[in-house]
Amino acid sequence: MVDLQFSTLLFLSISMAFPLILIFLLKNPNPNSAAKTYPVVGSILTIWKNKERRVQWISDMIISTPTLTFTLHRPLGYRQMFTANAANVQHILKNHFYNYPKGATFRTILSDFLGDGIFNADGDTWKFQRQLASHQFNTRSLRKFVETVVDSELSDRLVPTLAIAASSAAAVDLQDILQRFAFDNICRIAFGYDPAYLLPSLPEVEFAVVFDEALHLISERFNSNIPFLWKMKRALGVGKEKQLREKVGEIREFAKRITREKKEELRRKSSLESEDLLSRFLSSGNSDEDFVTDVVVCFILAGRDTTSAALTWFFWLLSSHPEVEEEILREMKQGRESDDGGSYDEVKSMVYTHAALCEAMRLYPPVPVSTKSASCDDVLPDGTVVKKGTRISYHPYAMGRVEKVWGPDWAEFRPLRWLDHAGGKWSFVGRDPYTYPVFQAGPRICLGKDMAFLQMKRVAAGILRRFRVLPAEESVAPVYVSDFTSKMKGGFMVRIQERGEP
Ligand code: HEM
Repeated sequence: MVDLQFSTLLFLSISMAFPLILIFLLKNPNPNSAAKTYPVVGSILTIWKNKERRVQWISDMIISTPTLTFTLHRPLGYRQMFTANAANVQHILKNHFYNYPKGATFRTILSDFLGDGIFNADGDTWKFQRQLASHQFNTRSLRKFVETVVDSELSDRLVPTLAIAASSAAAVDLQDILQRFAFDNICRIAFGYDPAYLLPSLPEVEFAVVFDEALHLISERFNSNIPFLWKMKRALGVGKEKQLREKVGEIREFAKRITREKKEELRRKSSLESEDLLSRFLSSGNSDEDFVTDVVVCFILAGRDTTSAALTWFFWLLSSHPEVEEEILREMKQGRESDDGGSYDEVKSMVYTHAALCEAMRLYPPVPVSTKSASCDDVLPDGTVVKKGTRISYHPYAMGRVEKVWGPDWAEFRPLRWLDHAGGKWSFVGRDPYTYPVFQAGPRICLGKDMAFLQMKRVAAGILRRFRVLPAEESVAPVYVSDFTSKMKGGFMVRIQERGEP
């Protein structure tokens, strides 16, 4: 009650400060250039001005600081820190891992959507899911994943869909197609369930629309300048919070249906024949329906938007770098001539393609920002003082743009920066995971990293072998948008052409 009164008072004081804000706005002709901070309202003007390009703006702010660490002052004294300093990232993700959990703020924002699922869990709940899920990502499971799920999805759905697009010469949205592909993939591998969203007819998919809208609304919570407001709307069940509740309800109902069907399947089977992740969770003794639903929703989130985002930007970058495309085609040809170990081994040997994907994700990391919360007061290696409870985000999008790290040509798409060439062969030269935390790093490093690379290389090869992918509007650069993952606003419209080669 006291808390509510206090928040109301603060809310009233910010409303009264509004005329002042306008005066400051007039005095500040270029608010994009810096995050000017004022009493009570913090940097709200600059935040508003940049709300359509939040990720890029924060990245500019970080890069303009000498230590690559930037503090954003939200209204009413809320602070959020952003860093692109590799030593800080190592400190947060590894050396002081236990001081930087997701934290209460993160969990509150995401709890109705992700519940206690792995993305939203800390401590023992996280550990339990991590351990159980990690079996799904061992070499045997990955080989099976590539040779059964990815390959059949590719040959039975993705290639036929693109072949139809090629014959009609109509523009298609590659971002949408890749998302459908990734969605079918993750459902098949994680839940042993095939939603069949990628069909040549590209049927309208209500679930995908609802999922995107829910992510957008959740992302608004994350970036809310006065969190009290969304909490109040949620309590009253009005406005965007009402919409969010309905959308989350639909998504969780979908996840529950998958869970119930799997339970039924497991009951029918005399022994545990299913090897998918969902079966593992349901057989783990922790088969509470709400919890397993949380797990399902998290894996949909992990698997649907990440690889599809990486591949969308990859194909866009390739379209203006024919020399990179040529080299990938050459590597594929060589791989097919020298390997007889099947698609898994062929994909493993695609070193140049691997580098090209890393390079695309340097510029457009599928997860551009990731946020933790300090459990105790701390000092980061660059000297930044962190107070208990502060939200602190590392920023892979900014980290891919640091000149000191990547050189003066950091803005160029240049896979060679990841490669050595000796004896006629490429070898991959990786970066440490704190300089390039695109898959996060430390104990919570992405569980699906190897699976993601296998899938992306297989898709890149499967598409490029047969088709050319040409942006429908060559002179128009895509507009970057992000609700958790790096997407192209309005999709990536392309024309598909058959290569006409065997
Ligand atoms: C290019 C593709 C991918 C990228 C760039 C990526 C990146 C990331 C990042 C940055 C995180 C940390 C998120 C956070 O906690 O804030 C993460 C976590 C995770 N990823 Fe991925 N991911 C990719 C694909 C996948 C795929 C295909 C799966 C498979 C299901 C997957 C499963 C997971 C899981 C389970 C976690 C949670 C790990 C934990 O908290 O212990 N990811 N990923």
